[in-house]
Amino acid sequence: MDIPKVELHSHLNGSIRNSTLKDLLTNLSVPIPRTLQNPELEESTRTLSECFEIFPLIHLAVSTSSALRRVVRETLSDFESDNVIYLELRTTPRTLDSGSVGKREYVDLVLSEMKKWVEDKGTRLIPRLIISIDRSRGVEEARENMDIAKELFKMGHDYVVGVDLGGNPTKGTFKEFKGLLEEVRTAGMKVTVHAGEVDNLEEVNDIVAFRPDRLGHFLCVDDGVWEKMEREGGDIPIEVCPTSNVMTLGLEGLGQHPILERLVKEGYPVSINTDDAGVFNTKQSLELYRVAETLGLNEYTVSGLVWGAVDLVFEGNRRTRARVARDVMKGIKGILDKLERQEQGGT
Ligand SMILES: CNc1ncnc2c1ncn2[C@@H]1O[C@H](COP(=O)(O)O)[C@@H](O)[C@H]1O
Repeated sequence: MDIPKVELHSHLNGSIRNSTLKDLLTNLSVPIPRTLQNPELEESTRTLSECFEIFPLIHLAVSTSSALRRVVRETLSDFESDNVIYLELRTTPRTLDSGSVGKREYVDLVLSEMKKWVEDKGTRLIPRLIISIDRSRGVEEARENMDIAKELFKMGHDYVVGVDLGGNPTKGTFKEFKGLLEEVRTAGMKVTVHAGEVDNLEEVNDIVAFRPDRLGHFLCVDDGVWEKMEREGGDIPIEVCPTSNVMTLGLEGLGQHPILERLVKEGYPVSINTDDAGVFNTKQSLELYRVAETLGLNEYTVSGLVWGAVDLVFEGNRRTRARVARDVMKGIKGILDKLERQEQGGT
């Protein structure tokens, strides 16, 4: 799908190129694990627990300012090459350079590298930042992250658009972080929450009751959850990450995805995303292609999916939103023109 696209669920460090990860680990003299050596294994083995074994390794590799800068630049370039024109990257602040770079500096570094990349490239890609909480790291760390987010947001930083609750879903509870998320929401920030990655209906119901602006994944849900959502305010947009979902749920293919077909057929507000483009060896156009192939969608319907996601961006600036909508619309018009020409040629 070469039309201009928006990407709304993408973890910065999870987007690291495999080649860069190997390179950084080699420089640190850290042995390269088997799953990173064989490209076939790279694609086939990423269960949820394996993912959460890979992230510490990525964090070890990306433990210096220069490595982080490199990952930011390469990630933006990769999305740009895939014709993504609006990208909400998310990341969890952490310390770098053996502790001499603090969490706030980590975020500043990401932001300044994004800005510099945009200025150097003169690109039409609009990158934005969502600041994450890693639920496995406790409330104190989460508070630090949310304080950074609020401070940047209050300063009017144009790149910082929202916050996220993510991390290993088998660790921690949503309830622990609810108060903090309430606070950032009151401060005016948008909130997205990973929900239902593992079977925990009680937690999914708590998250739905909180009514975040968007939900990530939303896989292990039952009819009661949908009914509750309907009763208590209606659809909450869902960030679907097809390949990631197939792998972490251990499905045989996307045809087994628990909610994808229903969401697309019902015209539910969804966005299709990569999650961790490096870890899952993917890109957005591939994700859209896989969705189209599985559900038998034509280019016209897939364009509709891309168009629908434009509505779900966290960007607060009206003009920027209009620019994204215009660029996506132009791309869709190109597809419609092409389909029309094909039809005319065929008659
Ligand atoms: C597979 N689905 C997922 N579910 C939940 N959290 C995930 C995730 N994929 C990534 N992360 C979160 O993002 C971090 C890596 O990027 P950053 O260091 O923040 O840039 C992981 O450590 C995890 O906390």
